[in-house]
Amino acid sequence: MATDGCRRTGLKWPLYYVLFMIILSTCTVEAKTRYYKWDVKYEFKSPDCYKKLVITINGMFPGPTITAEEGDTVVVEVTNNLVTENTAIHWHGIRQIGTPWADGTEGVTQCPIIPGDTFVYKFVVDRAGTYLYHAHYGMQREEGLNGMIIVSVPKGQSEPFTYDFDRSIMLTDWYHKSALDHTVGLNSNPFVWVGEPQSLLIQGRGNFSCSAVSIASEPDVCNATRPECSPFALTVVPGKTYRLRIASLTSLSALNFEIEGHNMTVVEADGHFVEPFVVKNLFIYSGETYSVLVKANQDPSRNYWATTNVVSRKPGTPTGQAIFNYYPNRPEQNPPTTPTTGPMWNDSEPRRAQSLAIKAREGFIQTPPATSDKVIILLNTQNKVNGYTKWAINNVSFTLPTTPYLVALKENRLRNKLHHVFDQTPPPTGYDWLNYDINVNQTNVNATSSNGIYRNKFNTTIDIVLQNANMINPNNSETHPWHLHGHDFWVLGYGNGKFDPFNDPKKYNLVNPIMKNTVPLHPYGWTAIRFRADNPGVWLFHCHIDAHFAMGMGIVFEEGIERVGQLPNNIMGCGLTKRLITP
Ligand SMILES: O=C1O[C@H]([C@@H](O)CO)C(O)=C1O
Repeated sequence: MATDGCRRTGLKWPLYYVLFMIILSTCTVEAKTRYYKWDVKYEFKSPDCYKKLVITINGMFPGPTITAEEGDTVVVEVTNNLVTENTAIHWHGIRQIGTPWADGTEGVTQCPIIPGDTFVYKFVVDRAGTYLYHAHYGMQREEGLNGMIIVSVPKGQSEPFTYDFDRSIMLTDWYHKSALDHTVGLNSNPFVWVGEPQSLLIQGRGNFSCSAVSIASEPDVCNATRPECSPFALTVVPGKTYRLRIASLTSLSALNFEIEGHNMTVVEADGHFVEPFVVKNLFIYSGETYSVLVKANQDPSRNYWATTNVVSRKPGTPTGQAIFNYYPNRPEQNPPTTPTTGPMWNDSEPRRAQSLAIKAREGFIQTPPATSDKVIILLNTQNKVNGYTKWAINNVSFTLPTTPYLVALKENRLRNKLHHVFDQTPPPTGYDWLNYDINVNQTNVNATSSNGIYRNKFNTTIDIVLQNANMINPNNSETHPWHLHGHDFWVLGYGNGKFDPFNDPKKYNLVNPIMKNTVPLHPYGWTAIRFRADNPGVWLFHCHIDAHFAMGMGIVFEEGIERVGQLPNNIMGCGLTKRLITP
């Protein structure tokens, strides 16, 4: 029979076979596995001159950069040495196709990694670009567990722009109080808000003014002469072009980033090529990454300031400063000018304009489906639940279950007890559109809380419209960066005011929308996105402001759970109990 089959296909069979073997051999030769072994612990550090506990990875803050090539497998063996705290690490922007259990989202895709335990994350980085990693356990991210993932294009392929050097800058905001202190405040009645951060860090370095603290009792607590808090210097060779990968993992702040006297050409956003455009100020929200090209084409006899400033909230934080150092000037030589202070914090127009300017690059456009199967409108409001201050989506404030959704939905023994694990009522897909006035504080501030989820039919197309509104207090609406796990989405449009479901979709950009994983929702505005529910798993979609997610600003999607492969035991418990869990 076998020879029959051969005879029927004749000569074609060996030809296909040879081609297949060639493809197979190129794949297996090219794709590598990159191993990392991480010791995650607290250490006393002074990133902005003020001494406090910081989470480090192998002693580093920010953590080590993961570098890989498209198609590689990344294996990270994380040992939690935080002593009294759980952890979990999310690989932000990596879609985890086929490995939804490696998304690192505590309560959604895994149980937390308890102190002393080791957890192995293994996933494929399937698309070149600039990505991030960070803690996804409560508000732990603000303690410093963060870093970058840089995935290069496969050998032999080129990018649609050229540069001489590739450099990275991580932007974060920094608090002197702990995440635990913040969490307790947010969960108290009366509510204690986290307030504005004490400093902005550029590549882990800030400049808090020590004279602002009373240090009489502990003279060592703030010391401006520590080399650890001298400004980060990016050394450039005159005449050369730099690709700067700029990332933000702030816990609260929307930022402007600027290099004095230099224009930046935006070429990449969240791992997708952008139709190039030039900016003096780059606005960047928590969870976003950009690549910009900068040419060192100014007077080389001096250095320049690279600065970051808070926008969208009334700043209470000094300018973050780094030095754009022209070789061979000394990197610590301050520029002769005063650091730039950025655009007006409350002028949202240039920020909206940047959002609208970001389009997919010609030649790299992934056309979205022309229509969607489902539209979900998400009204973002600040509310009260039993007297506690929360954020709610369509009047439902999100809470995490103690059993991860992925395990609850997949494991047979839990499936018939699902009602004990999470609320089986799906959250609302809209709000009282006719009557709700987004411009004033709501008449009834009360909301409910739930851990219910949206279950999407596999392979359908989903539209999400994020709708912003006034907060509890009058005359205020904030910017919220929304991040989707497990997917990239098309950004179809932004608008001011209340989204009109009858007319606004006619204005969607279906020609060259950028694909992203994090998108801003501007004050009193709306943002429309579209994605394909084609990645089996359970995926969080949430505001990337730490405090806002902790206050309930998020939702969860499930799709294709029946197609998820067998779950690894390591997401299901602690220590050796994981071995007792067999399917
Ligand atoms: O969630 C928030 O709460 C405060 C404020 O609205 C109440 O203090 C604030 O600025 C937020 O972003």
